[in-house]
Amino acid sequence: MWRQHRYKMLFSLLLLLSGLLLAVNSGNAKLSNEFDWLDVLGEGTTLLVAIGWLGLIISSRPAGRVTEWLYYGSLLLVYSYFLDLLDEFIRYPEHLRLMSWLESLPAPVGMLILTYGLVGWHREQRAINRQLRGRELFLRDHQLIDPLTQLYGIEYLQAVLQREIELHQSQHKALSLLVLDIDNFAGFNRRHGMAAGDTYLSRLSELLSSQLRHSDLVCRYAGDRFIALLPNTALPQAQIMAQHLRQQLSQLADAQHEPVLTLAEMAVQQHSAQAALQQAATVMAQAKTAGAVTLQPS
Ligand SMILES: Nc1nc2c(ncn2[C@@H]2O[C@H](COP(=O)(O)OP(=O)(O)OP(=O)(O)O)[C@@H](O)[C@H]2O)c(=O)[nH]1
Repeated sequence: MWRQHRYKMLFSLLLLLSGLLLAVNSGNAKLSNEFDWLDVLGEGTTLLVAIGWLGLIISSRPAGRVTEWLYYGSLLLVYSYFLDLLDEFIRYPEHLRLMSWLESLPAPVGMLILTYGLVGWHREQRAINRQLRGRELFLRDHQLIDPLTQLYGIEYLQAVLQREIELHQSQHKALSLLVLDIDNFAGFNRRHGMAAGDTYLSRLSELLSSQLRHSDLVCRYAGDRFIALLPNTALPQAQIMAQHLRQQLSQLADAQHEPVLTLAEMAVQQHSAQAALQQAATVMAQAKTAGAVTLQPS
């Protein structure tokens, strides 16, 4: 954090040094019995606090416009307070107005700049809080996670899909979905038992999660249907990913080649999550009817 602000710190040091040289060259040192120690204590403390602000800004803020306002506003205060402290030790000639201007003027200007920076910081913080609240809401609601597969369910998918559609369309980026359905899972359950069905669902979910990219989101959309959201992915790339997934998924079939899975892909061109999910259902129905993309175990 400090490294990215090093030029600011260098500039600050040079500014204070120039103030010191100007003060030393413009006036004469006071005698020690002329020092007002109460003033020195008050002005010295104010200066140290303002320097502390500079340190806090540098150590806690990323580089950026708001940080610049905060930093240079505080720096002007530091400059004013520094010269104010120096005149406790240095006496300037009566006719020299420059030093008293330099003591007085930077402080109010610095206050204005600092206030502007604080308003920017407040706005920034509100935007961050809004985002965090949204994320926390998802994470806090455990019902959004399916206990069997540990995947997010339909509600989460709908919310994320809506957000991604808006984001991708505003940035003119491609978004695709993979839709996967187990054929006649009811029959599989009847023949092998519900427990075997549960085990199959868990293994299938693990495989899906491990085969997709970190940026993709796999959700359990319904009992035996899964949908993967593929951000920044155009249809040809989604087709390649689906093909790869088909090969991996064929490992899950048993000796009787059960169960059969249907995997289809689609580009999201709809403007709402609801419309996209309806289209996903249509795509899946067509895939099942056509049987062309039905995954047969190898
Ligand atoms: N073992 C197990 N089965 C489940 C679970 N959730 C849903 N199912 C079963 O999945 C089946 C889904 O039935 P359908 O929607 O008719 O789907 P299907 O039998 O695969 O038929 P098609 O999709 O039309 O090929 C039902 O029999 C449910 O009991 C679960 O968590 N565990």
